[in-house]
Amino acid sequence: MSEPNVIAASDVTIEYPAHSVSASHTAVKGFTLTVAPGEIVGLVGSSGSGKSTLAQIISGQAALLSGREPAPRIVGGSLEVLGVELRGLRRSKAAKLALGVGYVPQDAGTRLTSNMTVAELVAEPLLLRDKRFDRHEAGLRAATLVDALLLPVGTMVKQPHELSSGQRQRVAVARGLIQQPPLLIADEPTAGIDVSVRGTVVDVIAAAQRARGAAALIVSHDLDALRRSVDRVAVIHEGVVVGLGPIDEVLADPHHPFVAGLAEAAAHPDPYDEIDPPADDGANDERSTR
Ligand SMILES: Nc1ncnc2c1ncn2[C@@H]1O[C@H](COP(=O)(O)OP(=O)(O)OP(=O)(O)O)[C@@H](O)[C@H]1O
Repeated sequence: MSEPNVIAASDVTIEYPAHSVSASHTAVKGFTLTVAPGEIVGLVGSSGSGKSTLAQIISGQAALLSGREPAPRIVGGSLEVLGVELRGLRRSKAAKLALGVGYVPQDAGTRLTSNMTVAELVAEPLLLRDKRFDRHEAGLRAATLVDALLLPVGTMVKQPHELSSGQRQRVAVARGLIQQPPLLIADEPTAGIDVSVRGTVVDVIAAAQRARGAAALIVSHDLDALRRSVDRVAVIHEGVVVGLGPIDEVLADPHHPFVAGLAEAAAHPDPYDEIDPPADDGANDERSTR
């Protein structure tokens, strides 16, 4: 018998509730997606299309926030993550779910604790979950990830303020991966990272998860960064799913003008049409080993 899907979303609608002067706002409409164990899926769309909202909902983080600040909530359809129905999920159950789902939030690199070294920051999630976790093993895992993400060896003893923004973002990705979660949700993990390293970052996430039969949902507006590593993409536009399947199939047969635009851009890449400003990522820093 095949293992159950780690994500089973059926016709999910998500809204932000009304608060102070703002009316309620539907951020995602009719989102349907299944992700199998070991599958790597990209979630693509333009700014404001609903990607981060979905990442917050699927990771269980929105349910953890509910009641504290205007958090998005599921108002239609059903969404099971690791076998737990998230529609109407209570905060206590969300906390349990969050233990099984790794989450790298948008701009995670900017949220690193400033007075810790990279070695401490990357190992921290393991030690927070289990105070008795072997520190030597945690250190080894941290160093392996830092190396795989092409950060210079000397990075381990540095603090966030000594790193470029792209390097900090890679440290945040390493923090997400070190817990070896059955499902990792990474929201724009390549943001601020030099274009020459973005594909590698997605490769590392995909390889680490696949090697353990674990899954990942990687949010990105950068189809190129996803191309090598994901099994399928879900394309959303203004809150609606407008393309779903293997990248090449979605682009070859676009059913929506937004997907047709993506296909056109993929077929005729303009080398001067960089969406993101160039990142000072230290991507080409000399590495002291290898
Ligand atoms: N706290 C909030 N309250 C109300 N509406 C919100 C809130 N946060 C986001 N939205 C709206 O929900 C929609 C989806 O936003 P979301 O941030 O999920 O998009 P996104 O695709 O992740 O965009 P980006 O790529 O810019 O991060 C947008 O219309 C946005 O304005």
